[in-house]
Amino acid sequence: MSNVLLSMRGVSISFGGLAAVQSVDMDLQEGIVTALAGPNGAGKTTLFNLITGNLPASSGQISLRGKSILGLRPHQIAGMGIARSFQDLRLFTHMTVRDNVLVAIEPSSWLWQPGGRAAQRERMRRVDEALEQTGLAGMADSRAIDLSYAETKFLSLARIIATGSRIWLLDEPASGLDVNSRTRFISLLRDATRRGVTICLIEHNLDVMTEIADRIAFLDRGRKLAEDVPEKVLRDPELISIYFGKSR
Ligand SMILES: Nc1ncnc2c1ncn2[C@@H]1O[C@H](COP(=O)(O)OP(=O)(O)OP(=O)(O)O)[C@@H](O)[C@H]1O
Repeated sequence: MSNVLLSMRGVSISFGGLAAVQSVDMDLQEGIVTALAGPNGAGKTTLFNLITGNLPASSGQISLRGKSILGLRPHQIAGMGIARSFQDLRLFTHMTVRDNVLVAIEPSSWLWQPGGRAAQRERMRRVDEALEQTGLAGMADSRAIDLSYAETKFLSLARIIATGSRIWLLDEPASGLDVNSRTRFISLLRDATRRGVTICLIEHNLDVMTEIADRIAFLDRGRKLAEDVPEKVLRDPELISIYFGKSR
């Protein structure tokens, strides 16, 4: 039996007359990678913003382990173990790699306890471990601005890993990576899911989607049109024509 960690029912939000997310039902299952697919403007990022509390749903329900998280503030939701990365990465380019990870866990991590050397040591241990896992340990003292493109993507992932969060929302985490980096990146995500981490990611590249995702939820104009294993969703001619804009 699957273990549903995060559940959305009838979730909607409009911006003026635009229904950006309309009555979406979706479950994120423990240890499963769910990809959000769909054309530009489908509502994928908006759905992330609703989960993280950055936008208020106008109707519907979002619950984490059966408890509603609607109306909670972003830092409270982050503190419950939902971490999120952004398409534009939002790194502090003039800070070191280590400090970029450290700041990601200081104010909002559910593992962080204010005060005390033990808490500080624990945070440093998590930072080092995340850098080790992502292959950035040797660059811990470099400034983020000096990293290659691929390294910045791994740094963004290190920030998520270090939070110790059990649910990761990743916005195009592997976009633009060369084949070798992508393989390494995907294997890190797989390691995480084996440890029970639940991942929801936005992805545009159909090949990457097939490689990474266990399930694909396909959105268009705010509605979820399908959710299934990649082989089914990506072989549906209607969805593919919507994806490539042929039926608009
Ligand atoms: N804060 C906002 N105010 C007004 N409209 C918004 C806002 N945020 C998103 N939208 C609109 O809502 C719709 C869904 O946007 P969203 O960014 O969620 O789509 P997306 O699927 O993530 O697209 P992309 O793949 O291009 O990133 C779009 O039409 C967008 O212009």
